[in-house]
Amino acid sequence: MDFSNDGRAQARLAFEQVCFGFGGKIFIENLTFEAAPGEMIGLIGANGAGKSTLLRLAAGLLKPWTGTVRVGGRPLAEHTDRERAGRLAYLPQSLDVHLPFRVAELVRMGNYPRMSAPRLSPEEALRIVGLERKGQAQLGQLSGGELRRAFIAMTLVQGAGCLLLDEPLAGLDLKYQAELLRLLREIVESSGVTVLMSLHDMAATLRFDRLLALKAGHLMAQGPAPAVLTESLMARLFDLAEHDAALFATGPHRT
Ligand SMILES: Nc1ncnc2c1ncn2[C@@H]1O[C@H](COP(=O)(O)OP(=O)(O)OP(=O)(O)O)[C@@H](O)[C@H]1O
Repeated sequence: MDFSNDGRAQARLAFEQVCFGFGGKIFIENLTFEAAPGEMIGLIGANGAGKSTLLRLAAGLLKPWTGTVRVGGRPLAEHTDRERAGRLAYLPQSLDVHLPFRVAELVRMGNYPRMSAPRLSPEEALRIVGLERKGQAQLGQLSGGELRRAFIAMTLVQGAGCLLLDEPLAGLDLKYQAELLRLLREIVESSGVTVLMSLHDMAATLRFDRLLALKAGHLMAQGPAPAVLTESLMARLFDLAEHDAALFATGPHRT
C-alpha cells in the first residue's frame, strides 16, 4: 500500500502524560513518548512491567485516568470504534482458540474495519504466514504457533497505520519469527506503518529502531538496542545478577 503523507501522519502515535492504574492504585505515571510513522519500536521489560497495559492503552481498550493518547494527532477518545479499528490493529497476547471459525474466515475478518486500500489480500497474508494449506481448518485444530500466525495474518490484512502487537513472536519457531520480523520491516519501510510490539527475546531487539524499556509501569530507558541494553540496565530491568545480565546485554559491557 502506498501511504500518502497524510496517510503516514495517521500512523503517528503519541502518549502525553498518560496516567493509569488498577483498583485505584496508580501504575503508569506521566508516560510520554511518540512513535513516528515508519518506526518499529520494541517494548521490553520483566513480567508485569506494563508492556501489555501500554499496548491496551494504545489500542483504546483501556482509558487513561489522565493524559492523552493520540493517533494521527487526534485523541483516541474522539475516534469512533470503526475509525479506531481502521487506524490501529491490535494483536493480544492470549488468543481465543475457541472461536468457531475456519482460518481463512478469521483472516478475512481483518478486512472489516479497513478504511484504506488493502495492503495485503487475505490469500497473500495466509501465504506469508505459511498457512495457505490450512485455510479450511478450524482454529481449534491449529497448533499454538499456527494459531498465532493465523491471528497475525488477520492483523496484517486490517491495513491499519499502527500495528500494536503483544508478544507476536511467542510460540513461533525461528523461521516464522525471522519472517515476521522481515515482513514488518518491509511494511514499515514501504508504507510508513508504525509498529509497537512487546517481546522477550533480546536477540530480536536488534531488529527494532528503538526500544522502550519498562519497569513497574515506568519508562526506564529508550533508544536503539545497543544503546539501551547495557549490562547495568539489564540488571536493573530484570533484577538480574551482573554475571547473568552480561549474558543478555547487547550493548556496551561494564568495564
Ligand atoms: N485487570 C487488571 N487488574 C489488576 N491488575 C492488573 C490487571 N491487568 C494487569 N494488571 C497488573 O498490571 C501489571 C502489568 O501487567 P502487564 O500485563 O501490562 O505486564 P507485561 O509487561 O505485559 O507482563 P508479561 O511480560 O508477563 O506479559 C501487573 O502487575 C499485572 O498484575
